Amino acid sequence: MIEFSHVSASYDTETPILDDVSFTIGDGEFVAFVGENGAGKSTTMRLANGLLKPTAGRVLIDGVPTTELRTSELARRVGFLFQNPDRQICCNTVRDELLFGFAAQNRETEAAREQVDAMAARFGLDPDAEPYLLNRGARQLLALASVIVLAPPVLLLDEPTTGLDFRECAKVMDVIADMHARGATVIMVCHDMEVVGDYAQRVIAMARGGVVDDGPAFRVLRNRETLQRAHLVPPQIVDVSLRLSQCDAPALADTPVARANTLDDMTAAVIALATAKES
Ligand SMILES: Nc1ncnc2c1ncn2[C@@H]1O[C@H](COP(=O)(O)OP(=O)(O)OP(=O)(O)O)[C@@H](O)[C@H]1O
Repeated sequence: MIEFSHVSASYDTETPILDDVSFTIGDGEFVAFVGENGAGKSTTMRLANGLLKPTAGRVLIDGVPTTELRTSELARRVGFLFQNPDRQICCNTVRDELLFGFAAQNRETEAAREQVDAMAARFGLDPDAEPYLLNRGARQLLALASVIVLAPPVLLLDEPTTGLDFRECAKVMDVIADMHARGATVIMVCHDMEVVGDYAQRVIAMARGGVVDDGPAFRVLRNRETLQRAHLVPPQIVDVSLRLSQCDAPALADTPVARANTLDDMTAAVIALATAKES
């Protein structure tokens, strides 16, 4: 469990970046932080993994303040993917990069080596390749693989799909969804509302260093005031159904097409509408 209790933070003492932020994320949740650039999402991630300490309030991991947890203990509980993979990659081969976390935790066993090779294969990475010769998408995959291979109970992912093409994005999100299905808590910052709508169960919307909305994903993504305050464009199906819910045609405005959140919802609603009209 990760708990923010009245947390404020700044990088220098002059400029407050977060102001009085509170939320609790339970074990096994899949949460997306959304909001415009500079809203404070990455700062929230840095506080959640103890890289940054609050100037006021407390950040607790499983009930223990991050200020009281040793770095090794934080790393064991929380895996962190930086926004820029090049801040994370430091070894000369993909294999060594994937082994790095095991070595840091004194877990560099034969089983770990097998897990590393399996993870490289799963992400389509050559274990002998040099990380800095990989393209941006492959470096992002490597950085994510090096976090996931350690199977931490909490995954903190700062924009895991940035710089990836459609196929790579789908691969990465499938792996993250699989980790979640196996019990991991997933907390990600994401600017892609289609990805947020497809995967997150809960959305926390931020603006100007504070939380403006927090709740079930589509409750937040359909809230016009939230969308405006956090400068968000909802997933396309939500956008269409929100427009239909406001249109002048009562035959549409009050039907499931105007409440659809996903492509499946929308397809089923349109078919039901057409079938009802025919009969
Ligand atoms: N290392 C730093 N030193 C000083 N100010 C910083 C630092 N990192 C971020 N900031 C400032 O803190 C504010 C919040 O930044 P943060 O990166 O948390 O926002 P964000 O919501 O993650 O934005 P983005 O979506 O662009 O990553 C911004 O005004 C930013 O300029």
